[in-house]
Amino acid sequence: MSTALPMNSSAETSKSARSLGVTGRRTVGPVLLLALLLAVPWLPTFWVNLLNNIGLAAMATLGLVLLTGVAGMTSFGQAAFIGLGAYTCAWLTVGTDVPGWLAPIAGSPWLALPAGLLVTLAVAAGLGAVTLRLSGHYLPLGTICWALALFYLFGTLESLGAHSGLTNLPALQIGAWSLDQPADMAWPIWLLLGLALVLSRHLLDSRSGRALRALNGGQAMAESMGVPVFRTKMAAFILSALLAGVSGWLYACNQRFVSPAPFSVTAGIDVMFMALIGGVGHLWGAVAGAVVVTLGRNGLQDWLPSLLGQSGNYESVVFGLLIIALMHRAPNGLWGAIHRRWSRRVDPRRAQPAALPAAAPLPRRVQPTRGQPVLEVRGLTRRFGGLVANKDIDLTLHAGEILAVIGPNGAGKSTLFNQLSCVDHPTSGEVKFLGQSVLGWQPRRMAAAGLSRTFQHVKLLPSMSVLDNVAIGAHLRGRAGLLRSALRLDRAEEARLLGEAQRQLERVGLGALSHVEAGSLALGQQRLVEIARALCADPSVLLLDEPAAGLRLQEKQALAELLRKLRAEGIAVLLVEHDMDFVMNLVDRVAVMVFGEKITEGLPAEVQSHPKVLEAYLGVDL
Ligand SMILES: Nc1ncnc2c1ncn2[C@@H]1O[C@H](COP(=O)(O)OP(=O)(O)OP(=O)(O)O)[C@@H](O)[C@H]1O
Repeated sequence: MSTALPMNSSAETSKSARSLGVTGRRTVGPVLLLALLLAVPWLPTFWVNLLNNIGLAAMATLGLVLLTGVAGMTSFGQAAFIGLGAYTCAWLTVGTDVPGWLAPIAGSPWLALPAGLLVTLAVAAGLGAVTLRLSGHYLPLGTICWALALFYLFGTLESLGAHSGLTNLPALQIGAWSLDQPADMAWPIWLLLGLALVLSRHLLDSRSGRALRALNGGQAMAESMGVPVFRTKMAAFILSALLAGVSGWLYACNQRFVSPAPFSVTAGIDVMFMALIGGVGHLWGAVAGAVVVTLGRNGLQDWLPSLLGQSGNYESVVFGLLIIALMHRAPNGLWGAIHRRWSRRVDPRRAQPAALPAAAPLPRRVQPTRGQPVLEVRGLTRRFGGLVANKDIDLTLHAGEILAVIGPNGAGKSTLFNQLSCVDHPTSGEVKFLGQSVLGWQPRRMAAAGLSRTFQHVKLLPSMSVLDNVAIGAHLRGRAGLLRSALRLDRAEEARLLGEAQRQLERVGLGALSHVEAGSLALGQQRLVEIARALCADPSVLLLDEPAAGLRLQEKQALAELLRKLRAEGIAVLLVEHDMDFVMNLVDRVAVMVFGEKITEGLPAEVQSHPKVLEAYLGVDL
């Protein structure tokens, strides 16, 4: 299994990374796991119990890594989902009020697993529907609310044994083998954890994984690339809850006793600590965090009383201080520190990106005929309170032309772009795309219709590879979902998507840098990566917000050449740009905006000598 990182897919997840020696490291995980399991019969029971606790905690923490580190959502309710898995198992196997219709599955801990997952899925879907629309601090606060609610529910429902819980759960059986000892339970715990790590790794190296990671790049970017943001958030939330549910089921089978205390909000905070300490951006961070927190707490409980006396509970205080110190020293967690140390030894820019598997090109969309109006803007007005950012704007963009929108800072150009890509909606007026009104459309629908864009402030995922960043643009050209991706049934499609991403990178002149982290590129190169990402969607219309900003002269010339080629292919390009040389030598027409209004529109030469334009730019009153 790879030690690869979900957030840092660059050097490790791209195939190119193999040249950096990842293949060898991929075998370390399974070999260690097997050695551990084979050693279990010789370990004292105390250590086997610790090992099992680490495995159980790592499983739930893995869910939080996917939710928080990968998808960017914070939850303190993970322990409540562990509780759901555990209590479902306990209630179905020893509950006294299990209804008759559940009789066929009652009493079997094996059948309690799918049942527990169903319950977890249903509860997570319900809670996700009400909390995932919250943003900022409200989301974690929301998770605390329902975590508290579930905790008190576990402790008050008589059928769940209230505060005393449910006891004497049957042991798992495999044929004649009863898994009634901790040493027996180490097998299902660690094998399931290994499986979860492998499936998560597969998932992250896929179209669905890129969609999950795109959530971290902001809602506007993800939606504009065709990622259904809310659905993807829900998927991450449910996936994370299901991993906690499996952990809860294993916990119940291991302890054979379930009570509310281990599923409190405090326990949820502990899971968050494990993720942060291990490295919330790394799958193996879940295991590292579980090891450190479990062993650390245990060690402190043993050593502190002999050092500081029995009178106070200093363990939590010292543990808290150690965590703060660790966060100062290793803000990306232990696994993050290990990864950084390793990647310093290898310069990915010197490594050759490995060849991608040969794959047929993706089908192209039918492009509108040259000269056909693709975007028609009529009377577009956007007010922000008393400020009129766009006022009564008319504009038409045709297939196969490059139109520039220029204007001083604050003229309303980005506001116009946001409305054209449906990231924002006009106060009044109309936008038509290929003759169809886009009123009320979401950016995703606009992307599907054939409009792709870049952003004034680059929106890349800096720790992800350039290739993966670009492949996000091809999201709507693939179909594979979470399950197919996790089971690696998406490889043919994935090869085509990555092939397309590589082609677009070569088109913008960055083919040789596909495997490096996007954040390591210069700003100008990052803008080119955004253009490649937009091209990956096979657009009919390309909106480029300041594409030449930060580019060197040669890069600008290459970009101008690329845009001319796109124009020749019949693509319509609308760009906002401050570099007048770049604009005037490239575009067919120029629209000039000042204080939210379009003051003129015409050929570059006409616009350059227009008195109103001179006045706006030079402050000359003519
Ligand atoms: N969400 C918003 N809420 C309130 N005011 C906004 C919002 N977005 C933009 N504005 C205001 O609208 C005006 C136009 O902003 P916009 O960013 O569209 O200008 P611009 O021409 O793109 O400027 P620049 O070239 O500096 O990027 C500015 O005064 C800006 O402060």
